[in-house]
Amino acid sequence: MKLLTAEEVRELDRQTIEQVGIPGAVLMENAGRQAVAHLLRRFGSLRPGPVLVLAGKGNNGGDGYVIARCLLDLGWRVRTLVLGERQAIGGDAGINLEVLLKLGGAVEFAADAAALAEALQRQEPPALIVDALLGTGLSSQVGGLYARAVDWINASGARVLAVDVPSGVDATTGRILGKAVRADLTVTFAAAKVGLAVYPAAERVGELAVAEIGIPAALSRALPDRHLLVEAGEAAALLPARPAAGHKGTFGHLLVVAGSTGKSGAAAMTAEGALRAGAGLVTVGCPRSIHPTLEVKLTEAMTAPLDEVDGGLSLQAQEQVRELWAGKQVLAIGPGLGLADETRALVRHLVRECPLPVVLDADGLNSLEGKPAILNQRTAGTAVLTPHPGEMARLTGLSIAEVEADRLGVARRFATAYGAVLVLKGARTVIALPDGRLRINASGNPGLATGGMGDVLTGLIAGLIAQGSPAEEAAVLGVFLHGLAADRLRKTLGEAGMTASDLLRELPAARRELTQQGECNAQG
Ligand SMILES: NC(=O)C1=CN([C@@H]2O[C@H](COP(=O)(O)OP(=O)(O)OC[C@H]3O[C@@H](n4cnc5c(N)ncnc54)[C@H](O)[C@@H]3O)[C@@H](O)[C@H]2O)[C@H](O)CC1
Ligand SMILES: [K+]
Repeated sequence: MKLLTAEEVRELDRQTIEQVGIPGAVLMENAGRQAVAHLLRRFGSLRPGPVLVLAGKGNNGGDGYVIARCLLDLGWRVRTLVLGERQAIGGDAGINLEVLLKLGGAVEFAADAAALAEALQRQEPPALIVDALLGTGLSSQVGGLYARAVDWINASGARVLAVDVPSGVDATTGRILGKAVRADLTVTFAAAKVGLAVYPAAERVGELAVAEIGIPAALSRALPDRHLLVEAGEAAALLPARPAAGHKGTFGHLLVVAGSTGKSGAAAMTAEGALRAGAGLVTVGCPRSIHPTLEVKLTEAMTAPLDEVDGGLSLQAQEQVRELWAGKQVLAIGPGLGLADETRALVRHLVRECPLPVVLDADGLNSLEGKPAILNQRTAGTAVLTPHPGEMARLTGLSIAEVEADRLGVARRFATAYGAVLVLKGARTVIALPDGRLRINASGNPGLATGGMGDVLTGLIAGLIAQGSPAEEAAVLGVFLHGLAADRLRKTLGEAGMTASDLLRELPAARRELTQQGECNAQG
């Protein structure tokens, strides 16, 4: 699903009104009527109300007046409370306010705290609140009257329909500007907003309905797909082909360089993740001291002992790795490698020199701490990095709080600066592409927050590249499949106690489900 920023939506609005000539009042009428259609679908059992429409002073409020009028026509009991003076409401919103008044709509105006408190206190407790306070015009911290209204809505116990955006949510970044409405249903217009797809806003949205309001499809299509929400449809389109005559060589051979004393499991789960992704062959290069252990842990994957110091790989291993990567399609490096200085120096050397696509994770990422520019020295093959917020903080020198406060911007800036695919893990994992486009993953759940899940993802992404998927597509598809497997497991195991080994076993079925989804989509 294409996602738009507040700015892109405003531009669509402007083009539609000024270039195409569809009046804004028509868009507002369509928006209000579409919102009512979803209101009746979702809250029809609350008929005839009472409904309270809380309207701000802009066009979000304008949608609210159209909603109030439509509900009146349908026999609902609806009152409207405007946060501002009547004469302050102009434009298309003003037109609809006057129409609502002419039709006898119950409208009150509260322009200061005392008037608002008195008006709210006097209200018959509404069964349903329509939040038409603020939409894509939000431009500062929510305070004053609006803050009181948001608090009152959230404490009311009523069901809440948010018009376009839950008030207080930044439609572009997903940040909450001070405070925000918690909605049961958000009816958003023209396109889903980027900010509604990411946290913390995503937990304020409730059910999200995207309503078409008359923006010409040609204008929407003309917008670049800078932001995409990856759901089953988008992911299924990325599945690599599985030719019937395929053999092990068809599905690629990848090299995993991972593991250290006490962390052989990371190497094993990465290798198994690649096999479960459908890779043909997997070879694991690991420190000599854990090689016998991995020989026991791994059956299908081949293993190769590498030179080490203190239980971690040594610089001497670089020649051995070079020999091993000959004839491979991709290198996955980092899981459980440990942080010995020599190991970190080795990783930096291999990342700089490896002519294959590289998937870099965990301790491998930490080897680039303060030195991400090594990625610019690579001469072939795309690098895919899969940091969690802590690893991203070390990679960028930002704090974890700074990373989490601007996940989209931090991921995009890194990907474009270093020409890499940057997978910033977390709730709604962000995949930033080297050209600056962002993909936001819709699958997954907190069951993934347990050791080893990252190793599986690294193997999964590398395994897809081994099968011929371009690195960008492998990252997007791998993240979605990883989350889909967790969503399937949630149904059988619940969220707590799901392990990476459970996920490994679930991956083939997740891929089959997605393949079937893709076949359905292809048949239309
Ligand atoms: N194509 C579409 O999607 C259409 C959307 N419509 C609706 O229009 C709003 C956007 O309307 P706009 O007038 O630009 O802004 P808002 O109504 O969201 O905000 C009103 C006004 O509030 C002021 N403001 C900003 N931040 C704050 C704050 N923190 N506290 C108080 N006041 C604030 C600022 O002056 C804003 O201008 C969109 O969301 C849709 O609901 C059209 O109806 C149809 C086409
Ligand atoms: K709103």
